[in-house]
Amino acid sequence: MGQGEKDSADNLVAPSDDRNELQVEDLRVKERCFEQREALPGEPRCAICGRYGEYICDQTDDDICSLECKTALLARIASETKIPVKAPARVKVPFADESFCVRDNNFPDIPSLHASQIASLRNKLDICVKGEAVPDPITCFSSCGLPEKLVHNLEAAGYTMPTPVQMQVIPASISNRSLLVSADTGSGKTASFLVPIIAHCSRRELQQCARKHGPLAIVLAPTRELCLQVEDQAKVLGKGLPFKTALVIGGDPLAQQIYRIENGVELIVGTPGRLIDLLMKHSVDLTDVSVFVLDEVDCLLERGFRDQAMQIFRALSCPQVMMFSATIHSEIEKLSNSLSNNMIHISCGSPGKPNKSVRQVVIWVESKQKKQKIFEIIKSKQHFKPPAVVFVSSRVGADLLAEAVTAATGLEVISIHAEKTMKERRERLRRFLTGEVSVVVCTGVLGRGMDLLKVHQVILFDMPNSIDEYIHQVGRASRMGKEGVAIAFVNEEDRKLFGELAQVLKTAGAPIPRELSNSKFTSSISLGTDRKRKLSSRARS
Ligand SMILES: Nc1ncnc2c1ncn2[C@@H]1O[C@H](COP(=O)(O)OP(=O)(O)OP(=O)(O)O)[C@@H](O)[C@H]1O
Repeated sequence: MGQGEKDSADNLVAPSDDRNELQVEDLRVKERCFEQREALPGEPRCAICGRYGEYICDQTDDDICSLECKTALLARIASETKIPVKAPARVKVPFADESFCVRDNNFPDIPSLHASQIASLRNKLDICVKGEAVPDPITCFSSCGLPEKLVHNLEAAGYTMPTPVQMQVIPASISNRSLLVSADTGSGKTASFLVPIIAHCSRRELQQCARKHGPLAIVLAPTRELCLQVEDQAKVLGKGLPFKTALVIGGDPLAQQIYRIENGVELIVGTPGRLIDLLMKHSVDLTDVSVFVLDEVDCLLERGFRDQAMQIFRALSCPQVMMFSATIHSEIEKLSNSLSNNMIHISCGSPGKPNKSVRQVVIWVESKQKKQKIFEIIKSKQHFKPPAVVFVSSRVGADLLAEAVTAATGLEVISIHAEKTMKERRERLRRFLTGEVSVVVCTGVLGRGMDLLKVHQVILFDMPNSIDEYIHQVGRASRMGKEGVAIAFVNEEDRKLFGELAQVLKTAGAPIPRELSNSKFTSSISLGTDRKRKLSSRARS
């Protein structure tokens, strides 16, 4: 549940022009816990009593139901002893037959790595960097002066050590450098920008700015679901720190989003359209925004989103810009260079290709046979590996297919797409993520960035419009190197992708259907040179 939906329990006043968006009974803050109703399934629960967590505690960002429980929560926190964070031991990096210590700012006596060791480390971890004076990678989260509480939150979230993209991005970001980062799907890019943002925001609080401040960072993402997820992760990692967030997405009441921002937040996570809308209707002080993140940058800088993203960028004064995606072309590279001088380019793993941990199974299926084929897969004990995500190309197609699969298999199957209300989208996603429903049929709204942890199978019922979207949709079947499978139905209608698809399958060593390899649309293109997707002239250093 995003924070933008709820109100601070301290002082609830809706801006007068948007007052009609709030129910009258919502305007009175519940003082006692018994005045609050029970939480319905899927609703936030009070951290103290478990009733409906209608508000957010300003100090802790926990869900709470009333002033009474807020007081109890703060009292509980005050009485808790500080959790000691283990001092990081000297980190030994196992290299074939060598190991060495890595510089740690907390332990300046530890010598920093020699340049050749850094190069060797990057080489081992498949990290490529391009740019001037690129900061060295870290190998543990406590190596670059992060707040203790943040390190503790990372440990509590099970992040025992940084992933390669985090190793390189976190120190570069902490040095205030602008970054263009391409890394495999499911490799931990989100935390790589959230960790430095949270550290940065906590530092401001330490400097004790007396004046009421505006946000310090903005993260843009192309879909509402992705924004929800990023904001949720920000809350988990920033828990207990002076770090508040606002979720600015369409489909939620604008008045509450404005109210939340006016009361002071450090981070805004939003979709470009709604954020522009909010900025046009309401004056928000953006002077303090010093970090601007474009998650899924290639999508955000495509026509459609580009003008809005650039409009927001121009409203900021020279922020540090951080851009991320698993698919970055030379065109995006060029465009990104215009957003900042002295940019660092970072590439980790094999971006621009489907995740290696996902087995790609491309099947030639004529359009009329597709439904029958998916029924067979879902009915098959051998081939169906729930929970599964089915991607289709249209909203109406999503609804119809969900109904048809339910009728044919008896399984409850739900659909998610942009025509549903935000309430429905949230509720359906929750039901899928909690395992209540094992199959979701969706359009591209879940195709990029979504961390569908338990999902190891995706079915591309309709091929997407581009090979990049194919890479992202296939990527939903694996997180952090876990094995998954992506089944894609292909036929003549997808001919514009044949060349690139055949190349991608060939590179992965996946079988190529005979109809695809024999097609005239395949041979002319796939026999050409390798796709130029990685950062051009990448240099290992
Ligand atoms: N250091 C870490 N240790 C353990 N788990 C991690 C770590 N960093 C991230 N994760 C987990 O890995 C999963 C994938 O992370 P994330 O969603 O950030 O990937 P991503 O690179 O943004 O992928 P995509 O390109 O698909 O959006 C998440 O479940 C996240 O919680």
